Amino acid sequence: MQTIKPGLTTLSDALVIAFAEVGIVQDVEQRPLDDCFGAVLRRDVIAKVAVPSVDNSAMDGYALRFADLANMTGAIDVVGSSMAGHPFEGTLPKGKAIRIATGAAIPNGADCVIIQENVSANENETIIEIRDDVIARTQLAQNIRRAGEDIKQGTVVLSSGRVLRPQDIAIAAGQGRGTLAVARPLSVAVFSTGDELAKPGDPLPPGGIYDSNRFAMIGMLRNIGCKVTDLGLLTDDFDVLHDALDNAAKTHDVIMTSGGVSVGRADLLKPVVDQLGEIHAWKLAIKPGKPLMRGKIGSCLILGLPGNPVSVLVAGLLFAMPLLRHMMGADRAQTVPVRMPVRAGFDFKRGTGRREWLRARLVQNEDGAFEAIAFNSTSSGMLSSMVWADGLIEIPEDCGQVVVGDEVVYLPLRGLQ
Ligand SMILES: Nc1nc2c(c(=O)[nH]1)N[C@H]1C(S)=C(S)[C@@H](COP(=O)(O)OP(=O)(O)OC[C@H]3O[C@@H](n4cnc5c(N)ncnc54)[C@H](O)[C@@H]3O)O[C@H]1N2
Ligand code: MOO
Repeated sequence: MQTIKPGLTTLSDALVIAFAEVGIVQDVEQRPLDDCFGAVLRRDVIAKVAVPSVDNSAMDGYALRFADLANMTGAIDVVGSSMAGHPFEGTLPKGKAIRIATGAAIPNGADCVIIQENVSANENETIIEIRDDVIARTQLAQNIRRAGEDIKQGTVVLSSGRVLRPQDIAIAAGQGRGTLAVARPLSVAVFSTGDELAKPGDPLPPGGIYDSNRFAMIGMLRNIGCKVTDLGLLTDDFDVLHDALDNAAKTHDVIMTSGGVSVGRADLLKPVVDQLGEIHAWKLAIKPGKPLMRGKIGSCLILGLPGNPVSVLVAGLLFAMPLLRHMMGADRAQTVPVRMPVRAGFDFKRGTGRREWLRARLVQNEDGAFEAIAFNSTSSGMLSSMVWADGLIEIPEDCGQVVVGDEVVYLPLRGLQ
């Protein structure tokens, strides 16, 4: 059975082909830690220090010898303290206790910590008493965090190819790293085309619309750590587009555009790229985003996103951003969107042949279960649908109908942006 529209490439095939063709940018830069958020790590980070570096206390309280507890009744002398950064020097004498703070080193000889809430102490905390039931409940190694229990020396704490999140940067900082080897940001030139477009801030001519797509593109690109050159709004003129592409291709890794890739007379991007370089792909079996153009001018990748505002975002998030992340060396798990099965809270009918994404929201139904509802229009001109949505519902190429209660695939937008 033919399920894919003839002449169209599926998104997954297009991604496999594009991933193989674009290659990975080899330049790696050593960047200060606090500039690494969202960057692609390009060298493994191997633990030089164990975390924690020594056995330490998980709680504020008193460190004791477990073997002493059975015979402990009445007052117990507190013979010193171990505070974070100020460990107790020496060994805990038998039958005594040491005041200890969370994170402070466990003194020699001590092998359990009893929290201070379960202990009564005199005013200057030199003598404590512990109730029998507390002693009975105490276990060996209680409230002790073992050296290396979080990270052992020599383990790979971050693998090359990871897109760095706050917790990743934090673990590198915990290893004392001041810098990380990350991918050089791709330089991406961006412009919109269309004579009907006006620049936000300028007056709107009759019948005109403001250029919103450029900001969607710039936002997506900045989110994945690209260095963006904004070339603004270009008119539908062969020579204007020719010169802009020719110049930008010499100084950028990628040029990303919106509009002018369909079949109308003013859709000039294709002929211009054809003349300056080559077109590798055009037209995917996806909705929205069908006329998505990929080409090359010299070594510069050209990505012509379709002009409809939802198409820019959907094709951008599902095709362009994964491809650019791959070029920066992100591993596959970091480039494919998160997909999760959910119940449909809507009915939907359509022709088959293209993979389609409906704008969706997760809501709780009367039974408390989560289900996805779909925006009331599938028009790719309605930008408000993307603002309304918290995710996309993916309708496979061969699926012609969804009814309430069916299992569908939900892609959270947060996982894509
Ligand atoms: N005869 C056919 N017509 C169209 C086809 C087709 O296969 N045959 N495909 C349709 C599909 S699907 C899409 S998507 C669009 C893509 O067209 P273009 O990439 O050439 O985009 P434009 O025609 O320039 O614009 C489409 C639409 O989007 C608005 N737009 C464009 N740029 C912006 C911008 N920067 N900010 C906000 N809005 C923008 C523009 O005004 C149009 O309404 O082609 C279909 N046609
Ligand atoms: O492929 Mo278009 O994006 O459906 O409007």
